[in-house]
Amino acid sequence: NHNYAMNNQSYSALWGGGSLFKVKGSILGNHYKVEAFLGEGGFGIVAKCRDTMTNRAVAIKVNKSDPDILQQAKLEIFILEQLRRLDPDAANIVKWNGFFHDGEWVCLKFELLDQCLWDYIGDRKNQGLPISEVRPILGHLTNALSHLGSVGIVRADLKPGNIMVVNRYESPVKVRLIDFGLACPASAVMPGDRVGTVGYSAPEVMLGLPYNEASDMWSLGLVAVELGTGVPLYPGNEDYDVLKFIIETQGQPPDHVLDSGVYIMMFRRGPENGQRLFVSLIKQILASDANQRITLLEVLRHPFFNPKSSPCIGMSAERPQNPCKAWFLSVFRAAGEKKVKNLFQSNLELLLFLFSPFNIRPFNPSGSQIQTGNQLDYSHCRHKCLCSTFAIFQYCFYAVFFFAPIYIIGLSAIGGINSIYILQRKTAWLGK
Ligand SMILES: Nc1ncnc2c1ncn2[C@@H]1O[C@H](COP(=O)(O)OP(=O)(O)OP(=O)(O)O)[C@@H](O)[C@H]1O
Repeated sequence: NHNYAMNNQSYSALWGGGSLFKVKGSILGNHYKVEAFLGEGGFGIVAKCRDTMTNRAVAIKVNKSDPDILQQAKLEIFILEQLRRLDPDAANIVKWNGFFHDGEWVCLKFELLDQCLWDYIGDRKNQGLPISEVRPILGHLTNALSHLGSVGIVRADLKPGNIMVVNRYESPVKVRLIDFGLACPASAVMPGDRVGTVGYSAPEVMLGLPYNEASDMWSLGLVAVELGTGVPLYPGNEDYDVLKFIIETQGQPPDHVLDSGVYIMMFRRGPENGQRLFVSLIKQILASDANQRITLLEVLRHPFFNPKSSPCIGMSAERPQNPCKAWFLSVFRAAGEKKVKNLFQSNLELLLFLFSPFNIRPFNPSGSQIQTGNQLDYSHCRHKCLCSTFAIFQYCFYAVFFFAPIYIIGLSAIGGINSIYILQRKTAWLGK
C-alpha cells in the first residue's frame, strides 16, 4: 500500500488492474467527471470526481476488476449497508452514498475527505502531534470503534492510512474511519483469517487465533503512539519481525495464546536462516537423558550441516569466519572422523584377533597381557570375565576354522595317496 506516497494532483490518469482506464476529465458512471487521483490501495483506486448533476465533489473508489477483489467489494458493500444504521457524523465514519457499475468496475461513492493520518503526520515532518491534537483524534477513533461495536462490526484493519482527516485547517481536526474492505461482523470472524496490515495487527491476529473488537483496541494503541511520536511503534515488513518487537517490549504472549494459534509453527520456526537448525541441533546435543542424546554420526547428518536443506550454510558462505559455527563444524567433524577411525580400528582388531594366532595370547589367568603393535591389550581391561569369554571364543574359532581344515585336508591327502596306491596295486595285479 503506497497511498501515503502518492501526490494527489500529479496523476491525470486512473489505473485499474494494471491498465489505464480513465483519464482526467473523462466520465465515470453517467455523471461523475474525474478530476484527480486521491489514492490507491490493495483493492482499488480512489478518484476525486465532480458530480455533474449537483456540482459537488465526491470520492469514488473504483475496485480493480479482479474476481477476488470484486468479491471483496461485495463484502465492503455488505458492511457499509450495516453501517447505514449509524449516523456517520456522530460515529466518525465516512459517509457512503451507494455504488454504481461502470463497465466491469464497481464504484463506491463516498463523501470527499481531506487527507489520511499518514499524510497529516508526514506534513509535520513525522515529529509527532502535540498532545492537544492527539487527544481529540484519539477520542474520535474510540468513539468510532465503539459505534462499530454497537452494530457488531470488527474493523480489523485500523491504521493511519485508513483514518481520514475531514479538514486539516479545522481546529481541532475531526477524523473519520474509511475503508471497510476487511471489516466483518464479530460473529463471522474466522480464526486464521489473515486480516490487517503488518505492523498494526494484534498478536492474536498474527498468530491465527479468534479475534474480536479487542484486536481493534490493539491497533488503536499503535495509532495513538504513531500520532504522538510521528513514527510507527512496530516497524517491519514481516509479521515475524513485528512479533519479535512485541515480545521485546510487551513480553511473550501467554502459553495458552501461543498454543492455540493456527500460525504458531510459522513463528516458532522463524525465518529459515540456519538459526532454527542450530538451536534444534544444540537441543539434541544437550539432551539431559544420555539415551536420548544425539550421536556423533547423527550430528554430522543433521540438516544444520547440509547446505541443501540448510540455508545457514549459504549464510556461512557469506560470512565464512562465523567463529561459533566453524568451531562446531571442526569439533563435530573431528569427533565424527575419530568415531569412523575407531570403528575401522575395532574391525581391524577383530581381524587380527581372529587371524593372528601366533601373536595373540588371548587367555592369561593373571590378566596381564602385554601386547605390541595392533594386537589386543587386555592389561587394563576391567572386564576380565568378558575377556575370558573372548578367549574361549577364540579357541573355538581356531578349532573350527584353523585346525579342522588342516585335519580335513590332511585326511583327504592321506585318503588320496592311499587310493592312488591301491589303484597302482590293482593295475599292477591286473597287468600280471
Ligand atoms: N472519502 C475519501 N476522500 C478522500 N480520499 C479518500 C477517500 N477514501 C479513500 N481515499 C484515499 O484513497 C486511499 C485508498 O483508499 P482505501 O483505503 O479505501 O482503498 P483500499 O484499496 O481499500 O486500501 P487498502 O489497501 O488500505 O485496503 C486512502 O488512503 C485515501 O488516501
